[in-house]
Amino acid sequence: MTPRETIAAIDVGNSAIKVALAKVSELITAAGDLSAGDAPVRYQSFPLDQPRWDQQICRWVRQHAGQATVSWWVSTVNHAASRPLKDAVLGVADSAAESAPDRQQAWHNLTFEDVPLRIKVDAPEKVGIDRLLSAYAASTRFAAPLVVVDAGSAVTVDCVRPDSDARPVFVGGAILPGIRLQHAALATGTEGLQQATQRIDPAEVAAMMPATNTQQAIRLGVLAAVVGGVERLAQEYACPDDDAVESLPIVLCGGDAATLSPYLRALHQQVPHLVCLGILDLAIQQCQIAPSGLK
Ligand SMILES: Nc1ncnc2c1ncn2[C@@H]1O[C@H](COP(=O)(O)OP(=O)(O)O)[C@@H](O)[C@H]1O
Ligand SMILES: CC(C)(COP(=O)(O)O)[C@@H](O)C(=O)NCCC(=O)O
Ligand SMILES: [K+]
Repeated sequence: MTPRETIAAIDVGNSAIKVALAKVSELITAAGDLSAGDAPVRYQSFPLDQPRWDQQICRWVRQHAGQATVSWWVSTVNHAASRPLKDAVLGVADSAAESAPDRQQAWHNLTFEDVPLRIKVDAPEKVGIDRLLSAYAASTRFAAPLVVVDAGSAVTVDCVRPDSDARPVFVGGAILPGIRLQHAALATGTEGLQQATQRIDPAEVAAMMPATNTQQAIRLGVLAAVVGGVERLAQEYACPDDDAVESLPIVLCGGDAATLSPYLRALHQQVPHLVCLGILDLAIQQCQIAPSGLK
């Protein structure tokens, strides 16, 4: 990778593909804080239930990258989606004719070995790379111990602790079904429950403790399951033996972060695009180590 290139940081989840695009030269100059509003990064989310999302992504990247060489750095936990995207990017798929590349493209699937974070779990290669990258991005912005919550298709509640040298270590976490999956599970697993609208209105929640109809009861129950689970885990990770202990601070991201935030009583901060930020952090680090470009 060289400073003249553009980097496309790609987070392939189970509901959407999130894309962050930045010129490497501008990233190096702005390395201070990529979460800042004025950072030279464009973000776009492409839901996987939209038609031709692979073409849409190629077109969007081409529109904003111009003729620059694009390095695609990819975090994927959904290979059924990342494989056709790779084919479209590299011009392999027939259907990609419209977006076939007229400039150089490089595709790099990230693994746990690319993440400069100590990992202390049974099998690091089996942990979702999105969990490791968001933990890495959080640990470069906030002091460990901390909890990283990615509220997407699944909600992951991960813990980063300092080691004896105060360096951050990913020590594992918990996985629970996300809001949309919980709604779908209730609707498909019962006769009496239909899919409730997912939208949660804070005024409505305040008025329904307890809920007085089925739809509201589903919305309240699912919200409480996720918020309650996150808060309990953040407290248990701080100190499993003491109820009185404060929760660890939470860094919150994912498609449902804004929905959950108003109900979380634990100290938390929303940082959108955390997985993409982790990828861009890696890119900056690599350029700083090898400014002439090695990869
Ligand atoms: N248009 C949408 N399409 C899909 N999910 C959405 C949409 N709007 C909100 N959501 C919520 O966002 C969650 C998915 O978040 P996201 O971070 O994109 O997930 P993933 O990382 O699994 O792809 C869903 O569980 C759903 O509750
Ligand atoms: C837990 C996940 C499904 C979350 O995916 P997402 O909700 O972001 O689509 C993903 O990180 C994954 O497939 N993990 C592999 C198992 C593990 O992390 O232990
Ligand atoms: K997730």
